[in-house]
Amino acid sequence: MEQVLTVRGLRKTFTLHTVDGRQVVSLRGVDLDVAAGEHVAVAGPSGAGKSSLLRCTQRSYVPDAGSVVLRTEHGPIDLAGLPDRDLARLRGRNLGYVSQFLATPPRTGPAEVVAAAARRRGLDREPARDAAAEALRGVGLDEGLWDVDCGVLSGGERQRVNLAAGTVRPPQLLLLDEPVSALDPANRELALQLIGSLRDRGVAVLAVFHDLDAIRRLATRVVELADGHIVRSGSADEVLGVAA
Ligand SMILES: Nc1ncnc2c1ncn2[C@@H]1O[C@H](COP(=O)(O)OP(=O)(O)OP(=O)(O)O)[C@@H](O)[C@H]1O
Repeated sequence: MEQVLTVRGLRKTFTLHTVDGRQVVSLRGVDLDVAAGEHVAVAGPSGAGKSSLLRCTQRSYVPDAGSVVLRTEHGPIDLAGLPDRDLARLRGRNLGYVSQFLATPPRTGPAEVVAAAARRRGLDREPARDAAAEALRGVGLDEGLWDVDCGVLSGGERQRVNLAAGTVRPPQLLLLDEPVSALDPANRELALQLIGSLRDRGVAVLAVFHDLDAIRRLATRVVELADGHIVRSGSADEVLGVAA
């Protein structure tokens, strides 16, 4: 299978300036490969470094050492040392990130947010609007809310807008950090189906889910992080145990 992401020797340490410059090591040399269509779940205890791995991959955290190579249509690009201008373009087109939280400009509605994501991924204005409508339907967001300021939406509604923006005209690699944590059962089901359908479209996914059922349903491979290291990698049964 064609590799999409190759992470080597990734390290991240935070310095807590408010606590006498104390150092917190979050990633201690992580190696990871993700292929097209592969859905890799990152498991492990609280504080193991799961979100840090996603954020260093998305480069919202700057790694201290190591490489994060994304294979793009223009060849391999190391995100770890990429200038911000190139990074912004790559984030728009090749790399999606869906967190628990939705950050939008003020007075912007879901249809506009999702259409803007589609435009960054290369669609013209009109097709982007159509793709946004399809994506918002896909996450079950009531049409009456499409032009309402995202700031007034509920947590679950925002999370669905976020997911629609992350998956519209899907990028090569999608990073998901707890993407269904605020959803009720029916909407969670829709969201899991949507994420699962990305496999057939060759989209690589690197995801953190706290819920084991989501991991079992979606992950083609699970990597377990502990204290900033990958300590196991395999199927969900191998890593989480058959009884989990
Ligand atoms: N912005 C930050 N500033 C300081 N320390 C941080 C920061 N982000 C993460 N850390 C520290 O790095 C370590 C790993 O955190 P991280 O959020 O990656 O863990 P996690 O496995 O995602 O945990 P959880 O499952 O609880 O979300 C923790 O000790 C955390 O306190």
